[in-house]
Amino acid sequence: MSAEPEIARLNACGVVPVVVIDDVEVAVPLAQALLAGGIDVIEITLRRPAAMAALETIAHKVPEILTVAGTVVTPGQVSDVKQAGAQAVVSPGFSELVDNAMRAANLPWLPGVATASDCMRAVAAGRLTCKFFPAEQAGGTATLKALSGPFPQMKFCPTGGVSLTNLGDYLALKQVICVGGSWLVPGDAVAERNWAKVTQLAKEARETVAALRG
Ligand SMILES: O=C(O)C(=O)C[C@H](O)[C@H](O)COP(=O)(O)O
Repeated sequence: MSAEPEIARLNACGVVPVVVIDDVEVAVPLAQALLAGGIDVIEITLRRPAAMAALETIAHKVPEILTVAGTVVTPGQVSDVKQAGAQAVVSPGFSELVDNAMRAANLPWLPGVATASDCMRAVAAGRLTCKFFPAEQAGGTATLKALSGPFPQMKFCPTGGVSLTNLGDYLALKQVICVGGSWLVPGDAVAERNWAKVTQLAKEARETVAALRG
């Protein structure tokens, strides 16, 4: 396991909600709904214009939750998310440019990998804990097990097509530290401000993780 405390928190939680925020107004109640369900980490994707403000708001107003910036694909975004208060960064892929920017920013980073070549580049850069993306589409647990043959030192956070129905298959693998997914925060629940639903999904996921880990 990585020595970074932020990665240890992702591992302890077991599930990382991947969140798309269109309206900064939902940021605080959404983060609080996750906390109420026992999830104390949140990955805010930079897919929408409101993402940076949402990240900043959660980092300042809900300090109990670990703020992770997602969809970071350019070096320029790294300094922006650091300034906004991100405590860790996730990317869908690996790039040397982003790797260098992450070193300069001194933030924990989970680059995305899906192939043996991706893993070689990540390992060469000393990035041993990676997002496995897109997990299901890239072959799921069978691919992950095959990658762990040549890369036994790597740990993964599978994301993409993961949900309550298959998270157990991933978490059963010793190389998996946590899984990520958008199923925890459905777009319609956010649109309806249905925070009870988000809390219920978070609770279900955490109970499943706890039962799997015994
Ligand atoms: O935005 C990013 O940074 C991504 O890399 C993609 C997300 O992690 C996946 O889209 C989540 O996958 P689902 O849980 O299947 O929705």
